[in-house]
Amino acid sequence: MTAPTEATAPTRTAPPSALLSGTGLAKAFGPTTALHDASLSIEAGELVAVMGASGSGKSTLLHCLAGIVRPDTGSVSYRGSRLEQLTDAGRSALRRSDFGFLFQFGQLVPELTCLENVALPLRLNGLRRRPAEKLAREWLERLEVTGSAAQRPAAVSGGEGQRVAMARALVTGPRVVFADEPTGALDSLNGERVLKLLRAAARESGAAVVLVTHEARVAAYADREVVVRDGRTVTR
Ligand SMILES: Nc1ncnc2c1ncn2[C@@H]1O[C@H](COP(=O)(O)OP(=O)(O)OP(=O)(O)O)[C@@H](O)[C@H]1O
Repeated sequence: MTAPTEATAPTRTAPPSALLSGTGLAKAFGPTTALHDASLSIEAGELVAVMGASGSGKSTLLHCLAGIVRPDTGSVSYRGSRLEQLTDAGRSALRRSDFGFLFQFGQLVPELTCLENVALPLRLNGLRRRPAEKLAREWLERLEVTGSAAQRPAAVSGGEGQRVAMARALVTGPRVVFADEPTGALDSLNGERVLKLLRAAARESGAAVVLVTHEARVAAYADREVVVRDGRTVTR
């Protein structure tokens, strides 16, 4: 196998077409520096895999790009706005309206049915119950998991739960989907299904997807890979 060619750090200026762009990001948690100098830009409709060993800083990079963690230095720009210049409330509102999140263990609300889980972000955005559940049901159908609608998360399989979580991440029509090891808890068949559906949904809606993974087979679904090593991004 040919060794990947590593370039030096990516450019510091975001390409004009970038939807979301983080440049020169650094973040320390107490004595631990999680990110030293990380940069990543993504365009609408693009699926970028963020690869790297455990502890290299992938999740921290994702959290900075999503406005969940405030970087110590560097800047994140989304559609022309600098996230660090928004108030906490402004960033929360942006996350609810424009971003979707998918995590390793789905993190569905256990007390709600799968349908209610998918409808939840719409309800939080002020949509009434009936139209929210109608839309939620359409997404469950699209992600081939309608049979779980009335069940609580504990009663469905890992693969089904993750497709429900994906429906919840996509139901608001986000412009950017942040997926952190979305297949890490699934067997390869279910993992593949989730990735194919995620890619198809992103393509159709023109959403950008930032996909954190340490698995090469997962990254194969991406348009492009960015590698994080010791808190620094390198391209290949
Ligand atoms: N909230 C936090 N408090 C303290 N240390 C943290 C915190 N978040 C991350 N770290 C540390 O920062 C470093 C990078 O963590 P991060 O989770 O970003 O890596 P990762 O590449 O996503 O790892 P993994 O693949 O294992 O999830 C690690 O040493 C981690 O222990």
